[in-house]
Amino acid sequence: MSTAHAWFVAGTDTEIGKTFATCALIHAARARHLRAIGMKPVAAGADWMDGELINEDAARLRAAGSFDPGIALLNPICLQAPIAPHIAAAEEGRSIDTRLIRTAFDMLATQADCLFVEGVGGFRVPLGDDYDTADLARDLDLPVILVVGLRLGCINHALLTAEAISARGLRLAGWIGNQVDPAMLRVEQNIDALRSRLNAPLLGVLPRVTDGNPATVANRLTLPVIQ
Ligand SMILES: Nc1ncnc2c1ncn2[C@@H]1O[C@H](COP(=O)(O)OP(=O)(O)OP(=O)(O)O)[C@@H](O)[C@H]1O
Ligand SMILES: C[C@H](N)[C@H](N)CCCCCC(=O)O
Ligand SMILES: [Mg+2]
Repeated sequence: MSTAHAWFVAGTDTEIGKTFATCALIHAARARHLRAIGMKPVAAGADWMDGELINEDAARLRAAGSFDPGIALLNPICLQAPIAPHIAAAEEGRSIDTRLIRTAFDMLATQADCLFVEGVGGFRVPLGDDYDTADLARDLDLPVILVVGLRLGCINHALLTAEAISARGLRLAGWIGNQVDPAMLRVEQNIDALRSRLNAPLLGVLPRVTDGNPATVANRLTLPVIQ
């Protein structure tokens, strides 16, 4: 049974456009006639909708995908408070079950050509006492796509994250610059600084779009080389 080409989508911080960029990647893959979906293994921040606890990222990933795999597989761990997930889990009296994540991932991987797995927050977010999102990316053995929120300070965040990715023995497959701050000064020079220091291809730069629709900028992206 064929399994999907899968990547872990990490970000330089929370709220810097991981979901936006992941949706754009999904649309870019679909434009190449690939069956593409996203996964949000762990989400923090959700509301009850029609009897289901729905996280906004998971809903956006579901809407972007070639098909709906069902929210239970797309987002196996959904925590209600919009806070650090290990704190939200403790407050709910539960642990974050990594076996459930693995099972959901393995099932999704049989259903698509491309699977983009979005982290939560930055690259090293605790998921328990001695486990974090970097460990999850390593356990899933995925190459990493780094979304850099282009704002002052992003060079440091991006280079530190690249070091952490390498320290986990993971491959940085590419990076995306996302223009979260329209007032950022010297954007091109910052992108050049990252190009010369990140040992991975720039997959594209996503402009800030007024309607927030990632499909309109998917054509700015190239997909990482499938190895
Ligand atoms: N290039 C862009 N153009 C327009 N809106 C954007 C862009 N990038 C991000 N946004 C918006 O900024 C907000 C934060 O982006 P997003 O939800 O993708 O961040 P995130 O890194 O996935 O956050 P989290 O860590 O919570 O998962 C969202 O409302 C998103 O739609
Ligand atoms: C709620 C927020 N939007 C994210 N989903 C969770 C971000 C966790 C960040 C943890 C930390 O690094 O301090
Ligand atoms: Mg997100």
